[in-house]
Amino acid sequence: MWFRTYTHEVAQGRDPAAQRATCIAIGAFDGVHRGHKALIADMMARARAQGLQAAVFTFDPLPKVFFGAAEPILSLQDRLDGLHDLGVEQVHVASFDRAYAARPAEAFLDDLASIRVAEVHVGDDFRFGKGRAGTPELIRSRFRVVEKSAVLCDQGERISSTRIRALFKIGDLETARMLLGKTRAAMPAAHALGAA
Ligand SMILES: Cc1cc2nc3c(=O)[nH]c(=O)nc-3n(C[C@H](O)[C@H](O)[C@H](O)COP(=O)(O)O)c2cc1C
Ligand SMILES: Nc1ncnc2c1ncn2[C@@H]1O[C@H](COP(=O)(O)OP(=O)(O)OP(=O)(O)O)[C@@H](O)[C@H]1O
Repeated sequence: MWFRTYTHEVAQGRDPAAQRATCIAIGAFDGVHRGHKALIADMMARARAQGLQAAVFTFDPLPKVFFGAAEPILSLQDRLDGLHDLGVEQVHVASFDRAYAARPAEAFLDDLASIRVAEVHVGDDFRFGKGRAGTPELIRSRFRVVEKSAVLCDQGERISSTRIRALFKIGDLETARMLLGKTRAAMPAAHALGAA
């Protein structure tokens, strides 16, 4: 099995036969920022309207952290708590390592089929699979896809974890918190001691 599943706070063994048809949002979701919250709110509304389970598929460690390109904003536990605070019923977490990163995009689509995914929600920049070859178009070959266009801040810039990490680094906590939106982690752990 390439991923584990959290239902509320408990990591549970899954019975695939008992798995309900699912509406799922996919991504790293570091910080669970305002862009993530909007994507997940749309996903949850669609899940409710269709009587589907509302779930998230994410990665630990974060792919960018695994590749040495970023420091995490939140621990996995804070990410899980943030997602559950939004009402997400189930979170699937893939252990992101060298072997996982080498899996082709099609194998990831097989994973989604194994958890009875009916509808996928991603941002329009979402990429996945070996060499980041998979696109929302490829997902559409097998699942219904809702592509979210970028959520922007009041100044018109795309909200991103990368931007928030940079704001913490320069000590602009006020703007960082504004882009995060209401969040349980007032001061994300990795930056709690301020910029080095
Ligand atoms: C099966 C699989 C393989 C991946 N392989 C790579 C990879 O080779 N290189 C890479 O930079 N990212 C890889 N990723 C990570 C994605 O590029 C991306 O970070 C992940 O899908 C989360 O999306 P997000 O960063 O938009 O949140 C892979 C993801 C999956 C699901
Ligand atoms: N501002 C945004 N508006 C709409 N969708 C978004 C936004 N930011 C991220 N998403 C989507 O949310 C999911 C998780 O995104 P991801 O974790 O890569 O966020 P990110 O802020 O782009 O991160 P990073 O800056 O580290 O690349 C993906 O499907 C992504 O396309």
